[in-house]
Amino acid sequence: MNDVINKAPKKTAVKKSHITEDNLLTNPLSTSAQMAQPDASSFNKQTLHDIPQNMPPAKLEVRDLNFYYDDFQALKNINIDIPDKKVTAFIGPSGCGKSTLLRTFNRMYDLYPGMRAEGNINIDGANILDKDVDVNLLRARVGMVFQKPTPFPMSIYDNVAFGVRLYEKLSKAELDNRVEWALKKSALWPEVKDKLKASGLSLSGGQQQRLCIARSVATKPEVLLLDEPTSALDPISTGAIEALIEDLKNDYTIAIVTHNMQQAARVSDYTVYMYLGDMIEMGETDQIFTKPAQKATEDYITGRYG
Ligand SMILES: Nc1ncnc2c1ncn2[C@@H]1O[C@H](COP(=O)(O)OP(=O)(O)OP(=O)(O)O)[C@@H](O)[C@H]1O
Repeated sequence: MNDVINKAPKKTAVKKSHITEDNLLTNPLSTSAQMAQPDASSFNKQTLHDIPQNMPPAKLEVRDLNFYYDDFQALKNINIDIPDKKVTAFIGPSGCGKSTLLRTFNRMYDLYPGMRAEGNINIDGANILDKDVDVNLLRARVGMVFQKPTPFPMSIYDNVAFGVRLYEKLSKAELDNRVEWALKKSALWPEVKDKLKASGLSLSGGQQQRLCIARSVATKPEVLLLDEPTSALDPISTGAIEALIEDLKNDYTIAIVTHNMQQAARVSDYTVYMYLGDMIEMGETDQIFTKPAQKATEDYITGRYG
């Protein structure tokens, strides 16, 4: 195991210093306190002007974003900034639009008829929703890792080389180097360096997920989208991925959807709370989990509904 994994899968290893067991509002065990979900219209939603002050520069700027599955509007006028080289977590009850929002960032929805996004998502100032954007190139710049590990049925090496071969013409030696680099970046190299020709499917679930992260980082994306990346994993693998996220944010802008609020508190710098397609509140993770501005956010993270 290398340093990244050894950095400790333990909860305390990556937890924010001023979120403690005492002041963290989250109490996922308090199901007895559950109550009916509130009507979204009663929330005092943040406006564009309420985007937290003193934010680092934005990598993605989401402006007046609406998203539709045929006639159903799943995202309603979303305005947020996703800070560069930070981790931003998206939380909220099932069906609130977290995954939908994440998938707009690399236009994953383009694969399906009947889905459409309106508004602007600017990456480095250019709107990725423009018709003439090369979507394949966009997906190389904005990599995505899904909930269930999805290695391709090919060798570990070929899994990592797959995207690189699509977008770049590298020599054999250069490609070897890139594969090694990506596997090291994903904290998987020590475990697989002697079996690069083995099938990606022969790895454990946690290793497969790190392989998928290696596949994403191999094309050197600028943004990494993680859609519930640990929900299918055991606690040790989850800890390894969380430590990895902490390490990766030095180089990448990371957006993560998670159902696990302790995980959001541990790994993210900023948290976005969503409800019924609306962005209710965004703030520094410490603030959202200890002193949210919205009652609705507090009710959610204390387990009163969800
Ligand atoms: N392919 C689809 N066709 C039609 N409606 C969809 C589709 N995918 C999602 N939706 C709807 O869009 C809304 C947002 O779904 P989304 O999956 O983004 O929510 P989520 O917050 O990620 O939920 P979960 O936490 O359960 O994954 C929901 O009402 C959902 O039913």
